[in-house]
Order: sequence, then C-alpha cells, then structure tokens
Amino acid sequence: MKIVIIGQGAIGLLWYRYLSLSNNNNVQLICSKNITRPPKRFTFTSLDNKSEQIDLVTASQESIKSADLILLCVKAFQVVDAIDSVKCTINQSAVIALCHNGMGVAEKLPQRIIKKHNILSMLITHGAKANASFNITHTGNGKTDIGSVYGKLNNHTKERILKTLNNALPNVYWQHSVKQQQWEKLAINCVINPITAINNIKNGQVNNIEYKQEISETIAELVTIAQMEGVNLTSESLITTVKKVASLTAENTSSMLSDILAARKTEIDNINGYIHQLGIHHKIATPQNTFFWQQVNSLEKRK
Ligand SMILES: NC(=O)C1=CN([C@@H]2O[C@H](COP(=O)(O)OP(=O)(O)OC[C@H]3O[C@@H](n4cnc5c(N)ncnc54)[C@H](OP(=O)(O)O)[C@@H]3O)[C@@H](O)[C@H]2O)C=CC1
Ligand SMILES: CC(C)(CO)C(=O)C(=O)O
Repeated sequence: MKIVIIGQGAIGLLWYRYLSLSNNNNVQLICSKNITRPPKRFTFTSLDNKSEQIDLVTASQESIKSADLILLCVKAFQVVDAIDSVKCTINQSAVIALCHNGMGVAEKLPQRIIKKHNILSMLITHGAKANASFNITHTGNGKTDIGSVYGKLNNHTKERILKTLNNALPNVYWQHSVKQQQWEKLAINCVINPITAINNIKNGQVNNIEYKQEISETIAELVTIAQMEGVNLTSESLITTVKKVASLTAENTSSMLSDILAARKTEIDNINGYIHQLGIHHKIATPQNTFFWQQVNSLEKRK
C-alpha cells in the first residue's frame, strides 16, 4: 500500500516505523515547513527499550498523487493547514485518516477534500514520546479504533486498510460508530488533560478526591452535549473509564501539561473548547468545561 504520513512528531514516526517494516508498503513522510532538511534516518526506541535507526523517505508532491492512504498525524489545530499544504491533486481514491486528539476537525476540512475522499477518524491509545527531533520512543502499548466520518468506504478498501494497519501496529479495530468512540476519548481528554495542566500533576493524581466534583461536572455537561449531538453516553461509565485511564497512565505527563510546560499551543480548543462551543450552539451552559477552556487558554498566553 502507498502510504503518505503527514507530521514528523511522535505519532507520525511511530506509524512510519511500523508501517515501513512491511515490504508490501511504500511509506513516505511529509514534514512541517520548519524542517528544511529532513534526515535520511530517525531514531526509534521500542517498548522493550531497544533503539534502532530507521531509513526515512520524504514524500514529493508527485508521490502524494498516487497515495492510497494519507495519514495525518498532527495536532488537531494543525490538520486543516496540513491538508492545505498538499498542493497537488490527491488521487480521488485516496483515503484520508485523521489521527489526533480532540474533536471538531473533520468538519473544518475544505469541501474539495470532504466531497472527494473517504475521511477516517483514527483514535490511538499507544503512547509515543519525542525525545528530540527525529528521535522517538514508543512508551506505551495500546490500540487504535478507526472508522468513517465522511464518505462510504467499500469493503475491499476497508479490509485492506485494516489489514495493513493491523499488520503494522496491532490492535486496530474497525468501529462502525466511531463517533461514539470519539466522544468517549473526548471525555477522557476533557478531564485528564485540563486537570493535569492546570494543577501541574501526573495523570494518576487526577483520581485524588479533590478533583471528584470537577470530574463529575465536566462529564455531566459532556453527556448532555453529546445527547444533543445524537450520542448517548452515561456519566457513571464515563467516570469509571476516565479513572481507569488515569490509573493506567498514572506516571504519564499528559500531552496538555507537556505542551504547557514546553510553552507550546495546546489542543484545548478541540477538547473542553469543543464542549464550550457546542454549548453555545445548543444554548446549554457548560460552566466547568468553559472554566477549563479559559484556564488553559490563559496558561498558554502566560508563556
Ligand atoms: N504522543 C502520544 O502518545 C499521543 C498523541 N495523540 C494525539 O496524536 C496527535 C499527534 O500527536 P504527536 O505526534 O504526539 O504530536 P506532535 O506535536 O509531536 O507532532 C505533530 C507533528 O506534526 C508536524 N506538523 C505540523 N504541521 C504540519 C504540516 N502542515 N505538515 C507536516 N507536518 C506538520 C509538527 O511539526 P512542527 O513541530 O514543526 O509544527 C510535529 O512534528 C495529537 O492530536 C495528539 O494529541 C494521541 C494519543 C497518544
Ligand atoms: C489519555 C491521555 C490523557 C494520556 O496521557 C492523553 O490522551 C493525553 O495525554 O493527551
């Protein structure tokens, strides 16, 4: 399969490494404009702490034209620009997969993309960390849920993509209602990310009693908004899921806290900000999510 990965961050290089292991795949990378001379190799450290050098091939605009799968591994707020930076005409049959946290992105893609291509959402729970530029570590084993958000994929293409991804980095599951999964992942990020970023704590500390009220209010608001969007969730099971993820990733620094500490833009607009915006749209107050959104925004601006 001809695969173009967009984004030289932790997740982009994680997929690059595993997908390029198979001779059946031709994998190429598009880096951000900040990378003027991409290296010929990058360093990859596996879960069992073995480091290796992986050959890296960067994609020309020409090769994008013939890609079967374009995998966008950029932050939520970078997706639209990343697609816009592809100036050539993408092959009509190319499938575009969006691998990011947060929501409200696919609907902002240009119409020329939405109308022509099958768009997939890819929700990944693997952990990957960039130690330096083009040097990443696979830090946590996880899974990937994938499903259609625009277009109707034929079964052959769906099976081909699923098999290719599963052979590379299992376990990958096709989700017929990926929207449900997106909301569940959103709930996890709406709680763990702002609480860790605002309080400068590790994920595990989110389960401390002092955050109990904030967690239940965040989730209750999210469940109400999800319902307005046609997604049925229950607060109790979401709170259980959030607590489980916080325990399983107890020693992790969340991506939002890492971004704040490194003075980078966070994905807050696509996480609690997404709930806040939908609250305005549906005329429903979302005070806890709005508060988190504002707090993290002001932390970003302080840097
Ligand atoms: N890392 C993890 O463990 C997990 C991450 N995720 C999610 O996956 C997504 C990607 O995460 P991650 O890889 O960690 O993020 P990073 O910020 O490490 O990587 C994003 C990369 O994309 C590059 N980029 C930005 N714009 C473009 C563009 N127009 N063309 C090409 N490349 C571009 C960035 O370059 P530059 O820095 O120069 O802008 C950066 O190298 C995020 O939404 C994250 O929340 C989800 C689960 C786990
Ligand atoms: C699940 C969690 C909270 C793990 O750290 C995450 O997705 C993030 O940090 O963005």
